[in-house]
Amino acid sequence: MKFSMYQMDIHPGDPEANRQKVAAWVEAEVKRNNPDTIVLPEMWTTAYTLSELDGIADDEREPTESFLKELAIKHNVNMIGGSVANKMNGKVYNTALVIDRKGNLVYHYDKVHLVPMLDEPAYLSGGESPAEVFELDGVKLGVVICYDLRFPELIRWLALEGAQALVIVAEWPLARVDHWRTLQRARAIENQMYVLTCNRIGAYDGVEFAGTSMVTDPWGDVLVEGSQGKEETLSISLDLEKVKQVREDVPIFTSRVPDLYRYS
Ligand SMILES: NC(=O)CCC(=O)C(=O)O
Repeated sequence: MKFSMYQMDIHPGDPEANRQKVAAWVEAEVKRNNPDTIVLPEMWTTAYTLSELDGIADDEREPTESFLKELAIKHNVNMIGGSVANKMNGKVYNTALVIDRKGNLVYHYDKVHLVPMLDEPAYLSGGESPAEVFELDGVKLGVVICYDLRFPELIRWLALEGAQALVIVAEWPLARVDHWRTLQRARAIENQMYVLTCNRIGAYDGVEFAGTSMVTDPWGDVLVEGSQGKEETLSISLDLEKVKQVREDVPIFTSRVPDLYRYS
């Protein structure tokens, strides 16, 4: 499976401008690299304009869901459509959407861990369901959102359910870029799966974001890495045999002793 990740800057509080920007990029990227699956960053329609979200968030995933479905069908490409601010039953969630190349909504996930350092808990509600594995073109994948990267318990479940690759959509600040890089490698090594991340660049409200989107293989080697301050596209084909090979060479999943683990 070939992935393209759009490490983009975001027009704050202007969903229409961001949709136009993404539509133009997808058009060009499909011509350039013909990916199977496209990945966008966290909160890419609005950025962290938290006090404005009541007026500009999606309503029950619309219009973003329809927008992504149209792009998927038009370009015959799967869309891991980053995440968006999304109103449901009077609450606002940070919701990731996954659309297959036929335009079906395959999966959606509300960010479980809200990030205090960016004031999310004051404006957003946390998801009430754990992340689950889904399939695109027969590949088992998981998706989580930014701060979720710090919680190995959430991600371990995806590995146990057979995920071959984990996609993380993000607006991760430059101030903690060392954690960002290290934790991606840790999640890849401990779960023996690919970890692909799509982070924004640029700044909003005094916070500069890190870029540095990455693809780490199941051995922990970083295969590609975006720069810190520039819009970039990361393009990569995954060798899924490597997941099987690493799990055979270092068989942690058969060595586990779950009866002795205490989680809460
Ligand atoms: N958008 C986020 O969830 C940022 C997470 C973050 O800043 C951190 O974990 O550090």
